[in-house]
Amino acid sequence: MSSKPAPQTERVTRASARNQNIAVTAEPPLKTPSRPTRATKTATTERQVSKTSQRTASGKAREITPPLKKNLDAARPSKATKLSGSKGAVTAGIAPLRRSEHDGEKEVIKAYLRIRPNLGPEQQTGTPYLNALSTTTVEMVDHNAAGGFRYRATPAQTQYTFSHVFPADTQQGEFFAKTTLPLIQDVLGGYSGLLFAYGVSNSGKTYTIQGGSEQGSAGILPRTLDVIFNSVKDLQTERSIRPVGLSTVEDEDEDATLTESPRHASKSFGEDADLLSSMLAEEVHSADFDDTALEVDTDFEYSIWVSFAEIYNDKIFDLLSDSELGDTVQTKNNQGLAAPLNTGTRRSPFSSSTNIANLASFPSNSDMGDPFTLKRRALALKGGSGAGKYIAGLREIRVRTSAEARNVVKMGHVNRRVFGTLANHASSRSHGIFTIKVLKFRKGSTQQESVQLSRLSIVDLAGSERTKNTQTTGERLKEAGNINKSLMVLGQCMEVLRSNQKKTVARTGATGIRTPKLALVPYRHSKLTELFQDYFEGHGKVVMIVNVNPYDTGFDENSHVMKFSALAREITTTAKRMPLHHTSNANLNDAKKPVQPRTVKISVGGLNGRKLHETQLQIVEEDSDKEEEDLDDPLVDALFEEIESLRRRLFEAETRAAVIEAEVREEVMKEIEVRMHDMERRFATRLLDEAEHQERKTDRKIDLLYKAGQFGHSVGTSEDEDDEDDDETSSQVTKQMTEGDDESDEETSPIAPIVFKIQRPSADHSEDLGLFDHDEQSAEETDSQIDTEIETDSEPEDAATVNEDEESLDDNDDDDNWEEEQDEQSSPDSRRTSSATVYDELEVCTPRKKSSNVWVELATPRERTGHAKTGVLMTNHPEV
Ligand SMILES: Nc1ncnc2c1ncn2[C@@H]1O[C@H](COP(=O)(O)OP(=O)(O)OP(=O)(O)O)[C@@H](O)[C@H]1O
Repeated sequence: MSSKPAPQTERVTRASARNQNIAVTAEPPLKTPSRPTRATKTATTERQVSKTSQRTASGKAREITPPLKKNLDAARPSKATKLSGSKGAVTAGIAPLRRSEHDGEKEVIKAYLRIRPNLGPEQQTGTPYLNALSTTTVEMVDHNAAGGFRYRATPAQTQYTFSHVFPADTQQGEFFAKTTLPLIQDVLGGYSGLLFAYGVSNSGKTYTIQGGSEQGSAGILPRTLDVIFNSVKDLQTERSIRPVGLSTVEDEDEDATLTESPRHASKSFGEDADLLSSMLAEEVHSADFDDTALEVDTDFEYSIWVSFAEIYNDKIFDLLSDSELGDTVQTKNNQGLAAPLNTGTRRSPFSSSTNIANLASFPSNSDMGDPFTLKRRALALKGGSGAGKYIAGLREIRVRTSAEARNVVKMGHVNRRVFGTLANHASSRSHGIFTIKVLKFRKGSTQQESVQLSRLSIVDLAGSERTKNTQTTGERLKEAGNINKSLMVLGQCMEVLRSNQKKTVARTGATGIRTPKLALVPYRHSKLTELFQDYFEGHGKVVMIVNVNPYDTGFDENSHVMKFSALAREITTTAKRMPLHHTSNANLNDAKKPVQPRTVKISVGGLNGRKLHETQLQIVEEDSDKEEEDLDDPLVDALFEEIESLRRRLFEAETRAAVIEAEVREEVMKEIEVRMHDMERRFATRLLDEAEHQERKTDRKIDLLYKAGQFGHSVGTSEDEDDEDDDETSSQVTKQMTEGDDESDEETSPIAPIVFKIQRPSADHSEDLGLFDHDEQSAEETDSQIDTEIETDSEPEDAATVNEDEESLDDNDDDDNWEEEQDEQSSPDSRRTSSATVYDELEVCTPRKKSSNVWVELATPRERTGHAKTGVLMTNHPEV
């Protein structure tokens, strides 16, 4: 809620007016209600829109608000608003940025999600696991999670919020206008920017950055070049000053080792233009040119420089450089060993624009078996700790038209593909970094201080994948490890940055003066982060594009991507213009270490009846030059190398361990799942058995009791009483039970229990009772009759377990005690030594509820002295 609505409105008006120049209308800010209304209760979307509008109002971000279609149409200037062609006659575009509007302002990293469509040829079936809930929120649902019992790091259903979510049917132009146009405007205004596409393989990163081959499918990069040249078209300078490093310029004639001069660059294109265009045969449709033009400061002249690098296996390579081809004709020396005749190098036919094109005209050496050597030198990063780092020796080419710039892009791509093939990796296993530098010279001024240098890096990151899903052996493991390492380090850097920023905010809020102790951001752990350090440290704006294919690739992999983007959105960057210095160059150090060459065979042609041309090459990827600050001290060099190698080994070990852990976890989980199901089944069976067992046992006891009642003597009887008395007692019991049944509603009926006393006579009288057999064995059999019979019914393999369980289940079952006591008491010894009469008493109670069952309580003499009575549920026995 704003306490100062008036200024805000004013700023919005200004921003809107500025945007109207390119007819991109910014929505007016939502009115801030004084107290929560129904509007504030609506979904995140609306709050996001509100925030967006406010950010637009403050000038921090010129996000184009929906409806996108309308804005896209509006963003394309009509013919009438195009550049007129005369200097200073720029009529269309966003007003130039002013220092006061941007300098030092903090802004969160923008994270845009782009959902890939389900494509025809590789049509995936099944439900997508990603649903857009609003223009800023998506939900990920793992449809395979239901019913499964497996370990997962991410909940099966999670929501993620982005700066904007682009659905699958988003067109390239629309996407570009929303995500990249503001960044280009900043670059032309003197600020630097970084845009990178992040996502798993096949999610559409390259399509987003480069585009496809169909009409209108040009991606961000070619469109960016179009827009820049549309904007500075007639304001290009003829000055021969070129950029060096991050923030310096120099006269072109000072030293030509660091960058190529414009003449050189354009010459190389001129020579091979035909070959190049035939090789890069893809036609650029006119519809693919983006004719958007932004307004630029006409007090300045501009020059545009481009470079293209790739980071592969944590080494940086120039995709536009000349590679060195060593003479390779070799002969056998007198020891029979191959020795080079000529170790010199000559200009490579594989260099720059001609490298691939000349391959077919190069002499075939496949018969000789001696490969050419193609040296590809990795480049080093240089620069001070504060100002960020740059790639030393990277070829920067001045381009004057969009078409020329597009050709450079294509050349870089071809090189990337070819080197990818030579290095036996797919081009998507490397990070492609295209950088556009804009030099601005104040008109009429000769002072270097009047020059501004800004840059925009557009990065197509390698696909982030779990090592588990790749071939994890040898070089592949290393490659996958390096890809994931650099992305992991990027995540770590963001994590530390976020926590540092939180600390700073918290501490400043608390005391206002003390500087908190901040953690070291591990930029140096990978080349990728080292290179982009300055963007994150406040020298530029960062836009992150998250690509996702909701049909294939794993749920977990994409969860990582989503979490990463959530992290990015919590980090703020600061837009600042870099101070500019004029400098003279330091020569590159040529220190190299020997590298094992790799031999490959390249086949060219063979189509349409043409002869297949084969050439053998030895690829030498030389190590990078040492960093400037380390050159003087070989010990430092050695230590850094050691650290690097240890770090790599550690990472490899960690990756392996992670893979193994993941596999073990999965195996264990599967095993547990199987066991759980098995246990569940066994327990269910056992419970059933137990119930049956108890039922049978009860029946047996009742039978026994019944027999005891029939053949023994009831209360008050003695062995002298006649059968008539027995019958009478039995009929009494029956009668009382029946009465009890009838009076079932009277739960508290004070009916005295009927007590049976089963007289267990001494050995002398046992015969008379007929309860015990004559011999000792028979007596034992009688006592254990129940258990014996029951156990006979048990399943043999489960008998032990069942008995164990029986013990636990019957812990409080005094029946067993009762039986044991019976055993003891009826054992031959006890019967022989004891002449006393032993009684077991039976109390038969009337039922408490109306039921066909009778509750029979058994009480042994011991129980009568205080033990709980044992109950037996007895179904109405016809004879009781
Ligand atoms: N928005 C889209 N519209 C149409 N086709 C698309 C879109 N996004 C991606 N594709 C297609 O999907 C396929 C995979 O896309 P792409 O090569 O850009 O993925 P990637 O993320 O760059 O993969 P990798 O990391 O392996 O290079 C390509 O054929 C591409 O043309």
